[in-house]
Amino acid sequence: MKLEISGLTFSYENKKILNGLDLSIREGEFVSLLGPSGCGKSTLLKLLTGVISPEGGQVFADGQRIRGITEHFAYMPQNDLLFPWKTILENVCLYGRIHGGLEQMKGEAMAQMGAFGLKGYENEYPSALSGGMRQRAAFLRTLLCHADILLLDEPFGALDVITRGEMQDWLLGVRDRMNRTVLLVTHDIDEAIYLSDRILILDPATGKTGSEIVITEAERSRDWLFRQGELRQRIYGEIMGGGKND
Ligand SMILES: Nc1ncnc2c1ncn2[C@@H]1O[C@H](COP(=O)(O)OP(=O)(O)OP(=O)(O)O)[C@@H](O)[C@H]1O
Repeated sequence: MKLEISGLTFSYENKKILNGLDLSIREGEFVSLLGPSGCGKSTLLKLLTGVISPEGGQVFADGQRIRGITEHFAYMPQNDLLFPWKTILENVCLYGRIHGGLEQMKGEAMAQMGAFGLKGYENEYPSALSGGMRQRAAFLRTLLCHADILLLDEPFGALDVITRGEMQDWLLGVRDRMNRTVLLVTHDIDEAIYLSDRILILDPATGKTGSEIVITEAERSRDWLFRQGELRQRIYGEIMGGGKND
């Protein structure tokens, strides 16, 4: 599903956070949003999920204007938010339990357990799983709610650096199979380079997106990522410089 944002404006009290932000993401595209701390990245995701309302501007999903809370977005935060008293299968199928279709969702979940590295853990409780496994369970739960657009807010931010790298490798492996439009908020430049089709820098000075970096590499690997020093330096400079175009 294609996402278009036009002229989005939002303030907290008297502080303008977004000021006429325009953004367009193609169907199936993976876009990362980078920017200095406090520039409004999470605020943008909250506006899209409908948790808060914009002062101005419009959001379109496949050309259709949307407002408030809709079924188009699935949101995944940094914390896995699994219920400790529910098994992994019950946690993963939470939305089926709430919205109906539980039995069908259980079937889908069981079919995906292997790809998510959770086979054999369906009936375990979250406390028996590693941080990476819990985050993959949270990811599967997000995917099973069948929203077309995934909003990922630092989904691996709470993980140690090794597990985080493993999760990035895993996400890269399932990225194409997921076939979803993704907007990822991250502080991690390498994560953005490794996973994205396009990187956008949110500029706190303007409240809009500034620079845009397109990543065309099809065959990504850790070796390839480690060689991206120049690109890494450029993105860092643009974040620190407020994302201004040259
Ligand atoms: N509920 C709130 N009330 C008032 N100000 C807020 C509220 N939530 C966030 N802010 C402020 O709005 C600005 C943008 O916050 P936001 O969380 O969107 O930034 P961010 O880019 O996601 O930050 P980070 O990278 O540190 O997670 C910050 O200055 C923050 O202090």
